[in-house]
Amino acid sequence: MRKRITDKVTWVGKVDWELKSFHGPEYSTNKGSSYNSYLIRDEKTVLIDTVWLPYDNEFVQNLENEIDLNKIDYIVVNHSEIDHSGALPELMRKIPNTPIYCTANGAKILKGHFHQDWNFVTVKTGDTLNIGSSTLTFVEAPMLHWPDSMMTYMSGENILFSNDAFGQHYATESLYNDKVDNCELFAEAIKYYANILTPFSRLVTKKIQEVLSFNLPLDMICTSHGVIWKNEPVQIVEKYLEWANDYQENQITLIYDTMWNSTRIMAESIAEGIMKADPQVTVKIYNSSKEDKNDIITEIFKSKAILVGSPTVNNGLLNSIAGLLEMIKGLKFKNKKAAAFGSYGWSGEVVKQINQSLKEAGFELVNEGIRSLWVPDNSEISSLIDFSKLFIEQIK
Ligand SMILES: Cc1cc2nc3c(=O)[nH]c(=O)nc-3n(C[C@H](O)[C@H](O)[C@H](O)COP(=O)(O)O)c2cc1C
Repeated sequence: MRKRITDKVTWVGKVDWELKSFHGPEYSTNKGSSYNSYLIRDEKTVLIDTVWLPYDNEFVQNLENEIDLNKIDYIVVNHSEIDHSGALPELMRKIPNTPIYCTANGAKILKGHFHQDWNFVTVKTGDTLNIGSSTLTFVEAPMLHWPDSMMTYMSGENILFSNDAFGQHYATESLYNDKVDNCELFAEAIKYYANILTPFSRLVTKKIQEVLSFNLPLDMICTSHGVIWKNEPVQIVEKYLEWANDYQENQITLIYDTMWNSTRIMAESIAEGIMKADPQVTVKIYNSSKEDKNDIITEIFKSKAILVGSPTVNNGLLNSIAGLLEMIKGLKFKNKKAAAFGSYGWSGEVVKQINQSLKEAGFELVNEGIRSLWVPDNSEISSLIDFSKLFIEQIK
């Protein structure tokens, strides 16, 4: 499949409707994804990125239908992760001497993945490649989200090939942001930011400010996953600046797991108390063993405060809560408040353990948390409601 973007640029990627998880089991892709690759035909012919390994043959065959591969003058690898570089070996088997433009880290990582000594041309921010009436300018974006990441700007067409930045795991035939359901699009875009880019927010802000300072005209952002931002492309840049600035909404999220429902009763009682104490706040409740973990992470990203609950089981946490706390730790959320809760039978050490994990993850604990022995009775339910009122005061 190929799609014309402009007279000079053609999309030659792969829409992956079947993809349901990414990075192994780490990221749920309920709406599939795409691996966007672009062919530029000016006086010189350039391929920007490739696709994921399982589609390497299909990709190269489609490319051969589009162009004599020997006419490709340069390949640009904006990011060496396998979902964008996986088809390189198959392609390089056919055109082994074609120069590959990438960052120095990109060359190292490509060698680390494929163990091939291809014709790498390493580039730095500001380096250019004249391809006829257009020029490609490279902008390194280290740790957004790998050490090798870069973006490529094409003058004349005013396109930023941003790779993973501004992308979404969102399979669509429509290709452009104004041709898809925008609720779905922004839900996938914020999920991508929350789950992949949160740890690098400071770098996101700096990099966007740097790119904006070049004052380049921008007609389109061609991402490596999901839609191309053609209608008001700057809207996603503005969203990124907002998200990178320790984004939060007036939301409190409760996440719990339970064996026999006591911790669920606690979660629901706390939620009820919060709504009574602050009717303006949005309250959401998730059972971490039943809900998509990446969707929960997205809700945490949107929250100003969270409450995490687990019963004590064999002196520890239920595993879905333990797993989620581990994910949260890596994401380094900033400026968020938290507390813990949980039912127990005898030793009840879980609340302390959740507190410790939340602290390590950078959350500000506003109190010691709350426990219920066995199933909460009416008096414990009123204590939980009082706890919620206090929580609302404490997070102000
Ligand atoms: C397999 C198992 C192990 C447990 N281990 C502990 C424990 O180490 N310490 C403790 O205080 N309670 C322990 N309990 C008791 C639970 O914490 C108690 O039943 C609690 O009310 C369960 O909350 P839930 O209904 O939210 O699952 C255990 C319960 C089960 C079923």
